[in-house]
Amino acid sequence: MKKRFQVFVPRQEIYENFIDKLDIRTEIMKIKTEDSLGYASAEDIYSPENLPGFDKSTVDGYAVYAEDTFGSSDGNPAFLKIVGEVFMGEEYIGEIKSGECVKIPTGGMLPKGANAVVMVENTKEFGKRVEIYKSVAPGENVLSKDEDVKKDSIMLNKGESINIGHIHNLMSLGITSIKVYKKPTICIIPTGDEVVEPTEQRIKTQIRDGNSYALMAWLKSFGYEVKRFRLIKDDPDEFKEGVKWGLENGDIVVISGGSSLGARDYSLSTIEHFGEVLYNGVQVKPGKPVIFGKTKEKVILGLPGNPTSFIVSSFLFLFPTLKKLSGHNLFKPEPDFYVRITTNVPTAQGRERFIFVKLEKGKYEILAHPILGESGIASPFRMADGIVRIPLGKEGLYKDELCEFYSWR
Ligand SMILES: Nc1nc2c(c(=O)[nH]1)N[C@H]1C(S)=C(S)[C@@H](COP(=O)(O)OP(=O)(O)OC[C@H]3O[C@@H](n4cnc5c(N)ncnc54)[C@H](O)[C@@H]3O)O[C@H]1N2
Ligand code: MOO
Repeated sequence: MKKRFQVFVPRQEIYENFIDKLDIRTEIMKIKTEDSLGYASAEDIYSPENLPGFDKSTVDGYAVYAEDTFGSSDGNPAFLKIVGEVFMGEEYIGEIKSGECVKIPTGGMLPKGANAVVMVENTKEFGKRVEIYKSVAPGENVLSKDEDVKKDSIMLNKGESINIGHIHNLMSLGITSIKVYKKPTICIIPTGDEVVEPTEQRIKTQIRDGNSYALMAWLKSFGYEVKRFRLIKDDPDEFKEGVKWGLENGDIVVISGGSSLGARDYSLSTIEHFGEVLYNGVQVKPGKPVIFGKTKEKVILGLPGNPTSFIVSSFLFLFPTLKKLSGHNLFKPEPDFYVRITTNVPTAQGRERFIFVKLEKGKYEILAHPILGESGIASPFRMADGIVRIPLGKEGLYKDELCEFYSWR
């Protein structure tokens, strides 16, 4: 077996000096705002107008001068003259004066002169007059004209991930198309002399390819386009053929397996053949032998073949790389919340450790039950809700300790 000198780097080093420094971005395209969920904006967008754009009643009732209602109660109602009615989508012609009011529906535009709305259930109508049983403060039950969005305020920053709130505001502002970065196309190359297609009969020493199919399904769930090369043998020419195809057909090439130090592990030499290897190995368990390479225009990742390592390194490194490539400012995985671990989990020092966990709702907090297992099995991924982190340099987790939880979903 060949021995190569390897420097294992902390995860942060990869984020700061590989992913964040990537100078490659997918192309910019203009799409319908309604289809933009999850994309990174390729432009800063400012509001061309105020929202809602007019002072708007938030209740059904009577638009009044608030001052006219002061001191009113069930036993001492205020009496106001009804001088008209506001209709939905229409502006009231005229201006109300002290002692007057106008009927108004929820969502109606406040008439000139009014500064509050009394809810209909706090009133009683007598022909052209109404008794007010409850006072309202100026501004009460009214949404001011720029309370939702102020004209010229920033709605969406370049590189910001578009959420449904953005879509709501932008559509309300009449901004129906938007420039975004295209989602990257991922080319996956499953490798291994012992790996066969799931449709095949296998002999004792063979395993079926779970990695590439699981990853494809996962990536597609985020709207990424994924292409899979055929299964290749541990053969340098086949590796070259696969990576060449990947570079021609996608934005990023992912090799499953062959990233370690075995004599038949060809990921490193193949990536070196086509481009530059920037990092080879991270201080992370599972997922130590990850190779980070790039050509002028494309990224190539060599991910370990062990199922758990493959999945965890996809989560920690592939997904962040995809986000960066497609213009997202925020790309690093962040913990969703803290959970309380339910057993001791010892770990060897020298590698940041991630443990699969199943969550349970405790009385006051979320409990995390570890699902332990070797990197060579996939079942923890099936059973888990996510992973918890044991920081680099920490010897493990003690039962009942709080730790960071990262969700898969
Ligand atoms: N001498 C050393 N040996 C190993 C080291 C090391 O540092 N020194 N690191 C170990 C670690 S950690 C890992 S993780 C593995 C990663 O190995 P490779 O990336 O080279 O992966 P393979 O050898 O190709 O496969 C490992 C394992 O995974 C199975 N596999 C491969 N492809 C698939 C697939 N598509 N679906 C399901 N399972 C797959 C394969 O059969 C192997 O059992 O290296 C350690 N060794
Ligand atoms: O890092 Mo390997 O991924 O421990 O099994």
